[in-house]
Amino acid sequence: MTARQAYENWLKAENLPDYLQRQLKELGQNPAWVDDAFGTDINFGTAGMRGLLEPGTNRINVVTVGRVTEGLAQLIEKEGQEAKEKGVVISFDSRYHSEDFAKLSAQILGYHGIKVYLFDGLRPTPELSFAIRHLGTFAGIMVTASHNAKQYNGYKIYGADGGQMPPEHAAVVEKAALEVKNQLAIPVSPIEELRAKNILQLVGEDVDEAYLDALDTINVNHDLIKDTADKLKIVYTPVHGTGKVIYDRAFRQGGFKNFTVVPSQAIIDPEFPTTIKPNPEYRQVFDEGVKVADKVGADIIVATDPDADRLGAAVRTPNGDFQVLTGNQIATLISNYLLTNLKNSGKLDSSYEIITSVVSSSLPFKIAKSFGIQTKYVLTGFKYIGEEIDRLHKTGDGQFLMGFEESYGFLFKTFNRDKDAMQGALMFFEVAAYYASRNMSVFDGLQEIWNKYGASCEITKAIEMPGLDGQKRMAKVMENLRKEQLKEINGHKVVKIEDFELAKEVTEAGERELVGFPKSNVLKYFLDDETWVALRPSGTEPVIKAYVGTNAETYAKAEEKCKAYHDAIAKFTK
Ligand SMILES: O=P(O)(O)OC[C@H]1O[C@H](O)[C@H](O)[C@@H](O)[C@@H]1O
Repeated sequence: MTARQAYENWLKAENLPDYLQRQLKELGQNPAWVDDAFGTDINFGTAGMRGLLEPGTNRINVVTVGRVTEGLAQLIEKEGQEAKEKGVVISFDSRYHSEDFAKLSAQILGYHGIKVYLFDGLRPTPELSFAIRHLGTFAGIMVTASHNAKQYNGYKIYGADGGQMPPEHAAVVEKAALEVKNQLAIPVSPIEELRAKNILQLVGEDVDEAYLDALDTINVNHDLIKDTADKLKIVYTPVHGTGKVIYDRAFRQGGFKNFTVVPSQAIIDPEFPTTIKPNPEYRQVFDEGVKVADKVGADIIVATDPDADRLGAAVRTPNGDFQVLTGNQIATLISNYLLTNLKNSGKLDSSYEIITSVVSSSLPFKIAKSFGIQTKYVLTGFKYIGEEIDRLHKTGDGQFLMGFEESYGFLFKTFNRDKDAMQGALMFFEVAAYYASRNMSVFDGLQEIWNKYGASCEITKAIEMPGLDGQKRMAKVMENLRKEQLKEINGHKVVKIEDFELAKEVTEAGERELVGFPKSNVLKYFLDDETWVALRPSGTEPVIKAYVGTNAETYAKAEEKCKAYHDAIAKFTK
């Protein structure tokens, strides 16, 4: 079927909501839009299905959400009665139509007689991950586009272990979704009927309490917190999203009572009106927080993205302004603290493992090594960290210490299996308390680590390439790089190339198979000055990401080098 034919079918569909019909007619005036929105089927990427909130098979709307849920329902039916009784727990964030999609999913599953636990209001992604094992469900659904701009929405599916579905399972759901007949008229049951039959059950406070109990196990040195937590003045922003539901009780019970919430960003709002993108990766997200921090005299600001899985932080520098930390720097501070604390309390054990992605900083790895701890590398996507946690649990091969990604994802305890900004915030506060107990700021702490291990600088650049054309451009960039087999970057010799798509590792000694990773379109270069460079198309946004990580004696030198490398690779992504 051509894009135009698919578009015409949608126009004829009788049960599309009015707003979608209106948008269809308006946007359909533009043939390029029709090609883009109907030229392909939206698929599962790094973190589920994510796309623009518009009509179209390549977009997020009642049809694409409906068919994936129907695909999931059919799979659960095939699993049998036990799976149907275990059912599915569903949560949603503060975005436009998130609640509608959550209810639609509940109605589709309910039609099949599958038990559904639906949150009574918006809840964080990590709480959904927690709820799966807490309620013993077969799967979980989170309606969110996480940190993307307000025009987006998305849909994540979780397995019974609480982790995001790994690609092989997601592919089965996707296939089932695409095979759904009559995607424009998927049967649903009315909510009231499902509730009356007790197929649909609302959950909320009961799960919150259990999740809060679990969060209460995050902090490791309670004496330290008792002695110094009062010295910490914290500013927190939920960036108009789900963090608002849980932060107050989570922080207080952890012993961190001296916090102020950013009022303008504590309003739940799908417009995310105080931000350009509600992503704590961007400094702009902290602008409101800085104003509040200056007013109350706080030294740290933490921000969670709309579904509260990402944690960002800004810390006061000696000259009085705020520096927004990178995800890598937050992980560096926390890993150093956790390992130091384990050592000081005589609990350090070589079976601990840190799990991170191949595009994250190598400094936590260096620190861990100095404590005799292993680091395991996985591909981008917290689901792979979840998978490794599951492996550790099943094999007993090691103990999980922490998981992190440069993209502001952190996890310390495995009661949930996706990154958790509340876990991250509680741990970050404890790190701040640790430095406060030594009369240091978090900023000082970072300098101390750099003085000991060498400074490292990592910069990720996201080069926008929207639309179907953008996807082709990204593919071309990667293809050209593969052809080039770069021997040198920024005047430095490439000593190794890891190609995760072709599963090979190339060095002067020749080619070897790259084992232990699923295939993925990522290229990573290792240079003779300990720099690494990686390129990959994002799986959540229409961008190609270029990552550089450098080391030097001082941060200024590492940063200078990092920028020079970015300049050198810019020509490949033009
Ligand atoms: O680089 P991307 O494919 O856009 O993914 C960036 C990040 O997106 C989401 O937040 C995922 O949950 C993360 O695991 C991932 O690291």
